[in-house]
Amino acid sequence: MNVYAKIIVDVPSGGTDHPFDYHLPDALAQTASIGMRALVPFGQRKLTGFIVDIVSETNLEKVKSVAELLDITPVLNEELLALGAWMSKETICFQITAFQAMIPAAMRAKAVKKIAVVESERSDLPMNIQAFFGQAGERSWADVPGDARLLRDIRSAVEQRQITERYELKDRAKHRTAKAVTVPSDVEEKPATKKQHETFALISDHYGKTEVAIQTLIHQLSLSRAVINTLVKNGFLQEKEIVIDRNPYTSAEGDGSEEKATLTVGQSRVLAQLEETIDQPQGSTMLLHGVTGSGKTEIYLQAIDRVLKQGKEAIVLVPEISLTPQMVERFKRRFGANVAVLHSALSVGERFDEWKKIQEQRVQVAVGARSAVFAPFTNLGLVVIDEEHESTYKQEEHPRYHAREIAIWRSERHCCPVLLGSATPSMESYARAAKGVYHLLSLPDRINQQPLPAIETVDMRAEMREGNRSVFSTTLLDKLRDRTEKGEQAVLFLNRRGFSTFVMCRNCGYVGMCPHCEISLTFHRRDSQLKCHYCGHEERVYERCPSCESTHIRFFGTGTQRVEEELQQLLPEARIIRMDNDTTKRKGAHERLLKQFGNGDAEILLGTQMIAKGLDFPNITLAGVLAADTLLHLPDFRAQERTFQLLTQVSGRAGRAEKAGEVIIQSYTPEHYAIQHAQTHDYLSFFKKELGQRKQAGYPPYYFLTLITFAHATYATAMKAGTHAAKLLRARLGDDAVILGPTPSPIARIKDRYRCQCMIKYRDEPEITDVLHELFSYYQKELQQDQRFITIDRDPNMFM
Ligand SMILES: Nc1ncnc2c1ncn2[C@@H]1O[C@H](COP(=O)(O)OP(=O)(O)OP(=O)(O)O)[C@@H](O)[C@H]1O
Ligand SMILES: [Zn+2]
Ligand SMILES: [Zn+2]
Repeated sequence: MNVYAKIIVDVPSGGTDHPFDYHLPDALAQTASIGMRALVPFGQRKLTGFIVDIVSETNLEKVKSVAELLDITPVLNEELLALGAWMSKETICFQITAFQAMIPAAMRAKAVKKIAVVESERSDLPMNIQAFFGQAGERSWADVPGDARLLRDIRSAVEQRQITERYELKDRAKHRTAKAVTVPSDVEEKPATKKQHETFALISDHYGKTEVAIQTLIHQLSLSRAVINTLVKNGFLQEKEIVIDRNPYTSAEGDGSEEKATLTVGQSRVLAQLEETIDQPQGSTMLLHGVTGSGKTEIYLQAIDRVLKQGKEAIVLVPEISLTPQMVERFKRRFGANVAVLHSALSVGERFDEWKKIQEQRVQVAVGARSAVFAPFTNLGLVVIDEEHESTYKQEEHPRYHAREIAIWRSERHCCPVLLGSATPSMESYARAAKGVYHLLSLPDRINQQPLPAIETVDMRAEMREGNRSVFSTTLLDKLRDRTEKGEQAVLFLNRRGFSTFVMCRNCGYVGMCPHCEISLTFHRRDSQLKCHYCGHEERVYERCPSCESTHIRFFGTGTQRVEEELQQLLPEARIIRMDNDTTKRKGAHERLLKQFGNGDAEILLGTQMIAKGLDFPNITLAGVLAADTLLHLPDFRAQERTFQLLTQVSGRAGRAEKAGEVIIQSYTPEHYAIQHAQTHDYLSFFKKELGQRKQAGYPPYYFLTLITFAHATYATAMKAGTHAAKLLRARLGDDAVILGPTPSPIARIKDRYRCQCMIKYRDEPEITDVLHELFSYYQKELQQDQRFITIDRDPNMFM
């Protein structure tokens, strides 16, 4: 009988976005499964593809054969395949792009797949597998001959964990090995001394014939290194090197022994509602609106505990920058080794190790950034999204998915709840909760009735009139001095975007611009270069103005570095830690700086967005925002919302323990409602006011938005496509839909390509997904070789 695989091939283009039929040779047919990757001939090349179906017939007369299977067990289960298809449809991307986004990067990188014998199982392996390995402990997957029986046996050995898979990458240095021991299978006599005998008995009782790291024995069983060495010398134990999971969060230890906290009345009430939902076999979404420091995390932990007791699994999403060891520790202390951590700061090999723990069901909890929403659990009981308002939950490249939407899709499939948590929910989520689409839960008070910090705004215009040209108001400086003297701590927030530095000629107004992109160049003090943030273009700093040749060239804006210098001059005795992209570039630097601050090595933590969230340090009694306006006036309809969120989050860092907190917000427009409502901790009033604005201007949550951008080397071609698209959309969509544009994009040129955009605003357009797909594939065909010609972004976060 013939067997065919339907395969989505890795060619992201319109003409190939459907399954192709391939013949499965006998040798492969027996092990091939839906959800595995295969290597297939395609044109003159061999490409990777995902098997989406296996059938016994094909309509084609001539089919090519699958060359190789790339996986031993499926990498995508049926749920994830279905999710990929849905994502492709909803976010307007190719299926292959959706599938690739769901698997660990190691599988996409140029990595060598290895399979290794689990030594304690070696003698139980079928003879053919033993013969293949010979004396070796590990061999390349590519060396396995195409023998049906062998392939099938290897697959079942992998499923029974007699064989493990791993990816060997170029970053070999990062592979951590450790000395381990096993009990050999041929031990007959007993060790000579009582001490040795006891040690030997303990090891074989606890670990049987499985290998165990010597460090683990020393720490967990309190054994002595000397006795282990003697046992090795006398042949009672065998010593070897093993590769251990290379997780940098190993410093984030926790053995799962921490007791639950006794909940406050408010927390108990919320947890009870949550548990009721968890116990119901039904998809649902809940929004937990809890002020900063109200103990949301403890609720997540206890809800997860409930889920685990039911034998189910949980995913916790946190924004990447809050995913610190401090955060991970909270989970490990409660759930110990039952937690996998997925974070983009891990090396690809490390991420694969963590992913594998989930896939092999060795853990029940996954904590991670955005893409952890694809964790291949099969019995999900809860998905938590912390800081749900964060814009990083939306991926800004294909596939342009929002983790919240993916979580909701999965919750329906698994009949379990999604819990969104935030002190400042997004307008969209709160509006849905207000309408009853989501279930609203709230925690209006801080733990132990701690008051929220008092917030004072300082009008920087007045400061200016009084002759203060510094970026620090007198009030803020006084308070900083006071904290430094008292040995208390302060965080100072500076918006990265508003403060990027550019060069300007004070004589003629010339501003250094990138010759390829329509944006100003940023000044980098360290190497005296001007750099473009979009394309990487670099120039040496000018000494004379390129336009008028005057020497009055000045650097404008204020980088964190300059603020640090100024502050150090004003407060020479203060110890300052600066956290921005520059100081946190190196791996582990972010954690190290936070740790130093936590240890009290500095009084002032000065930083960008990365300090605004999640910090829970008891000694912080002051939070300062240097210029609240820099975010407020960005050309983005969410600017007010983002400002309110940010001010609230920054304020939330102060006064979380016994000592009361204080906040200073410096602004040139302190009368703005986003600043006013943040000052009074009044989320609801902000929400209502902002909702009115959105309604009037026709923005979410009243209208849906879709942004279509065209980019081309000539302006006319980009505009022509935009005009055509707008015409097509006007013809196909209903009268309610508003189509704006085409207009040049706010950044009109990137990497020498002109950009223009059309914006669609709509409320109810059942046809729109189909129309967008039509447009997408039309322009794909037009410009096959240039994929970036058209980008379609549904519910966009960025409008540049
Ligand atoms: N029931 C409780 N009893 C005592 N302490 C608690 C309790 N629940 C939480 N805490 C402590 O209160 C502090 C604040 O809690 P948590 O960090 O969970 O707040 P949060 O709502 O997540 O805040 P944010 O949104 O600002 O991050 C933490 O130090 C936490 O350990
Ligand atoms: Zn550029
Ligand atoms: Zn000039």
